[in-house]
Amino acid sequence: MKKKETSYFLCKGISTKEVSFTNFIRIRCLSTNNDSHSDIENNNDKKDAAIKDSIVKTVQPEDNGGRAANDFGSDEPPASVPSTPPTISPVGQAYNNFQVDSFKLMELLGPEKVDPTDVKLIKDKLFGYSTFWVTKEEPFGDFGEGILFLGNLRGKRENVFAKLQNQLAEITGDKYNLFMVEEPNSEGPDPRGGPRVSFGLLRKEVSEPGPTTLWQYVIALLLFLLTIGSSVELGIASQINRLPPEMVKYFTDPNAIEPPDMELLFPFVESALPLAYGVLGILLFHEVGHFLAAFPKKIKLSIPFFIPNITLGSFGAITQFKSIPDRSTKVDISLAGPFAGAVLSFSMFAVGLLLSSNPTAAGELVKVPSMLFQGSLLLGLISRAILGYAAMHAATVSIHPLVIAGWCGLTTTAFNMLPVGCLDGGRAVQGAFGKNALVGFGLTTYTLLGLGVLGGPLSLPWGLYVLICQRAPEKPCLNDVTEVGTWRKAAVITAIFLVVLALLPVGDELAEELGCEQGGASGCELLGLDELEMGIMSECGLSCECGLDCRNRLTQRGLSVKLKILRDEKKGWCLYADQLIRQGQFVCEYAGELLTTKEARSRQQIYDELTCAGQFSSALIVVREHLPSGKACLRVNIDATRTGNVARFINHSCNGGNLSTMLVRSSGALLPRLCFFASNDIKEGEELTFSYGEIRVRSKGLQCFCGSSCCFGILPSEHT
Ligand SMILES: C[S@@+](CC[C@H](N)C(=O)[O-])C[C@H]1O[C@@H](n2cnc3c(N)ncnc32)[C@H](O)[C@@H]1O
Repeated sequence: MKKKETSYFLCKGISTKEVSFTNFIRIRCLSTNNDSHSDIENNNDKKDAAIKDSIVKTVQPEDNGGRAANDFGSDEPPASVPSTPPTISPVGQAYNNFQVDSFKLMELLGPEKVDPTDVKLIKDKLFGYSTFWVTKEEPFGDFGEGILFLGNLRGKRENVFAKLQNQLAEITGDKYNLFMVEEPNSEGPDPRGGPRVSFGLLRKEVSEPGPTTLWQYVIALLLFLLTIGSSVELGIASQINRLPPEMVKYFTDPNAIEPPDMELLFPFVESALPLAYGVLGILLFHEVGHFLAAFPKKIKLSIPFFIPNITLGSFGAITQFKSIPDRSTKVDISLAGPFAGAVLSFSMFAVGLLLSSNPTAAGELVKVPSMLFQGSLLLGLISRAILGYAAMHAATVSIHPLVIAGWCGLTTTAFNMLPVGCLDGGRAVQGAFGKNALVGFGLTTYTLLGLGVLGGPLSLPWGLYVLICQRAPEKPCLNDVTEVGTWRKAAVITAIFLVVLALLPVGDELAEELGCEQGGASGCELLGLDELEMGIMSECGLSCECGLDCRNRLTQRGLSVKLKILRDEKKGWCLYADQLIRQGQFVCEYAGELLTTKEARSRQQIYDELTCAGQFSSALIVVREHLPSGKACLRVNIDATRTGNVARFINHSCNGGNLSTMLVRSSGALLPRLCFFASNDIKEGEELTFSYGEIRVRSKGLQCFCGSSCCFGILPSEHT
């Protein structure tokens, strides 16, 4: 007797399905007419010889549907035979173009298949003239391990299905699941209305994920521990402004290869925990939502397998449903998880935003780049409404950690509600609109993720996650035919609409309206200053009667200190003091062309390209002055690249340098001017420097050679 080999096929990434290797070869015989003969002749096994006979018989063209029905020994009157050629089951593809009678099929299939004696029993006792008249059988299930009974319905489909389910339990006990599915390749709708239906039979252990094994518990636990780790990592990363420079440099500079001492991160773990708890709480709440919807209907769910993700803490969890009775239940359970996760996330997000402007919570706030708010149209608009224009218009925004936890939770929820594959959104769409609709929704989702239209930089990892772990659609419901009501359809569409709004990044123009105008053009050279980093002073001006000798016109008389320009190999031209400059002394104005924001953006693009090509340094600076109302802001773009004064040669220093910036308003002048003052005594021969701004987390920043002990290694840059 030939030894039976066994191979394993990965099913949905987590559960494995055992398939007999010899059976697999036989299936190949069936589907390949020419090869089948030689394959069989090589087999000495007696059983295989019998199978060979059966195969030769079953592929006879005259062995049509009507004949096959009678061959099973039914005593019932002759069935009406559909005129359609043999069809393929919705899930079993290996039997294309062949009609195989179920007894022969049983011989070919392994132990998890439908028992041939049960098939006879079912045909004799279950189906009949008053319920469903069977005319034909086909393979059913992922590997054709079940039977699909095609025929004519003799009553209201829901009533017939309920009757058949009860009778099946009486005849065969708890062995099988009966499915009511749309008839594959049906010629037209049922004359009574709705689609024509067929009934599929699968063994319970095939149609439902089996009991959780010890290994699955171990894997689930390991994944959960990793997810805790990735959530803590997210909490640490959110404190980027406080992290040691070498750490930031390592994570932001692609040229930094030498890993820093990871022990440096330990002091930040404790402060990372609130955010990690928030992210984990949302994940668990999501699963509780699924469970609460499933429990009253006695539907079992598999244990959740959390998938860690370094950007958001987690991708969510892979959870399998067991025997969903109908499409309404599928929609309810699918929506319940994201709904629960979204409610908790949104509460955290909203409370966090309110706390962000509450002085009592000032000590808990963390600074994040305002460009982060460009990641989501919906969440960006809400943040703008609560925080106000002024707060969002700064380079960094101080927010409560709850905002980050809520944001990550809402983003993860939105991704899980994408209408594709076995994600919650995919299951909800499949339940509400059927599996054909899911194909359309799925293709659109893949396209939008592929183009980065949804989710921006997160779209690639999510697209890969779906393709690898959640690609296959959910199994059919037991009653996969009865449609869901209008409100469930409306709920699914509303959810998907909100998902799109949440995952749509904000365009540049709108970002400016919102306040978070840091995104958009790459702008790797632009220097950005706002009022948080500079003082404001007023001087006499055009509308005053005094002259230039007025003591309140300090910055209007030109240079009063001796300066020199020298070339440095790494930094290019540098400005030096050629005399001692006392602390507080006016040094120079930053003069240049005043540009509109549009012009500044288009020039910046050109400057970026030239900089990337090398040997070019631009000197475009943006100054923002917030109006007292906080509702608007004056933006001044000064470009000293082509036309300017000595100030355009002042280089950056990560330690703040020896110059401070002042926004000087002269009475009668429309726009303020940017002026430099000595922030400490500056010796003759010392280079004049100031801080170009905070380091943004960007991988493509230019290398900094300021030489200060706290150098980040990257030049700060501002997006236009
Ligand atoms: C306003 S310009 C300063 C003058 C410039 N060094 C030049 O040769 O024209 C800004 C540019 O100077 C260079 N730069 C300024 N500070 C630097 C630093 N700390 N390290 C390296 N390059 C620096 C960068 O190329 C930057 O884009």
